[in-house]
Amino acid sequence: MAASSSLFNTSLSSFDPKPKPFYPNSLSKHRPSSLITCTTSSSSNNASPSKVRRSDENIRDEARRHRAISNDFSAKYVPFNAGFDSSESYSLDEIVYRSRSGGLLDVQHDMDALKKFDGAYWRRLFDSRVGKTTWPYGSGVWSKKEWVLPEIDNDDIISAFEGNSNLFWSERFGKQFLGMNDLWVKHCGISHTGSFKDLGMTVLVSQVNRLRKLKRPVVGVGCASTGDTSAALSAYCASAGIPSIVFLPANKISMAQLVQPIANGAFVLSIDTDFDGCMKLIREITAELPIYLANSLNSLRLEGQKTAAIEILQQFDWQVPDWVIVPGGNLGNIYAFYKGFKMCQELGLVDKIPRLVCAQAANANPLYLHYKSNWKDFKAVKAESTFASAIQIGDPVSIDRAVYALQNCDGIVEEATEEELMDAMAQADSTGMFICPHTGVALTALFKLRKSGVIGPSDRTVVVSTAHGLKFTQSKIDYHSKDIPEMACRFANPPVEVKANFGSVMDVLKDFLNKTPKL
Ligand SMILES: Cc1ncc(COP(=O)(O)O)c(C=O)c1O
Ligand SMILES: N[C@@H](CCOP(=O)(O)O)C(=O)O
Repeated sequence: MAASSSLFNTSLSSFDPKPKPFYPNSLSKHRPSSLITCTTSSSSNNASPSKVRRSDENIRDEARRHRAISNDFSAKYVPFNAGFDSSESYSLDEIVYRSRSGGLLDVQHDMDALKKFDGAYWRRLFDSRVGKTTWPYGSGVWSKKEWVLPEIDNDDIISAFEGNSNLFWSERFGKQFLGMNDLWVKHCGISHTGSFKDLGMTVLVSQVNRLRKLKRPVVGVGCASTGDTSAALSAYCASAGIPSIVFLPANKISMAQLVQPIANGAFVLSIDTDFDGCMKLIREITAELPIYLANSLNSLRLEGQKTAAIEILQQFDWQVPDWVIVPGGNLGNIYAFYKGFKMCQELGLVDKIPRLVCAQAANANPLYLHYKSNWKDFKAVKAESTFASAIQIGDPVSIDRAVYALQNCDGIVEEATEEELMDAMAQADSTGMFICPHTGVALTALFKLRKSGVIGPSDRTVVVSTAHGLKFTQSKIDYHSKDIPEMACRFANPPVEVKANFGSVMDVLKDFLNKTPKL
């Protein structure tokens, strides 16, 4: 969709040694040994009683000194949404992406072990880890390690201390454009590689790091991508020293996204097809070669992504919002949010879950069509070009996960035309944000649900912003240049060209001030 513009004709991270979790007296005797790493040293784990990092240590070394001697929690792969009679399961140390019947997998935690501790315990533990640099709990993902990958050794974790992203009160946008007083934006795009994909990728690449130490046959890690998964994969692999291979649809991702895996040393294939074509190819290739699949078909990814939901509850001091709106493409994230909220309910941190809205671009809307047909036979579509290029996906791998999530939270699916999503992005930006087009899709869903009265003026609503706007500047340039065929670009704000003399500058400024609302 990129168009050049005459208006924009320029070339184009004293060390606090350990968090101090609160252990209620009644629970302290049940303190799980897996948590020893995050408490003060104890004679039971042979750790040094020293509270400070030694001068010859880095934070990994320090964490190693406090390593747990055993682990009470565990997780395994099971077929997604399997009945209670299913006994099929796989160790997370196996390389498996699909169930025996060809269906999706899910990471299933030992909930009975987690339930030995009440909601208050978990809330306090998670809260105690925020804002620290202790390895690996300084990460918003690994601060929830017991619920993510409980058995991985801290030493195998590859992390950029991702997560802990800003939850921003969108005061002016909510008031001015939506008549809302409790609208929030969860800025998942303010992250290491500029999208929410970092949350899942730290988990996947950490597990790959462990698999390689266990001598499992993993020579490299590969993905198909619309630009964000590839950026996250290449960065985490580069950090771990693991080869990464990315399949990109030629000319369908932004320049900023393309340069990310290139800079991080990934093996980049630009393929003359769309994302769905790339996805098909990477699945075939990973079945043949010792390349580990990093797309969200791999349920490990969703374990990291679900922490964004837990984080939202944490940021609201464990109060549950009414609505959470998420832009959807390959549809792993909508399920990840559901799973995060649901675990918090099941483990007693909160007593309910929010209603979820999945927002799609009208040009790539298979889930929306499925929803509108009352969930009758799903049909993949040919995804057309959209400014929300990262969700230009017609055959989402996680369709079953998305349907399950939405059906179990009284969820809704909405869609956004190109004009609607671009207008919504421009309106949000005009109130001080700088969002990506996918967030524009989510905001369009909000506009529609406010208009229809489904979402009320005082409903606490969270819009998930999935990528940083700086990855998608060309779409903003096109819009503000009014350079998009058949789009009015109603909120365009092009620069004014003016001669370099006092009179000319005064003229344009007087004109501007005359049109500016007086105080
Ligand atoms: C920026 C952005 N937003 C939203 C999505 C949609 O996430 P999902 O594929 O998990 O539905 C993606 C990737 O697909 C993305 O890169
Ligand atoms: N938007 C994604 C598409 C692939 O999604 P994934 O979550 O299955 O990896 C991207 O950036 O590639």
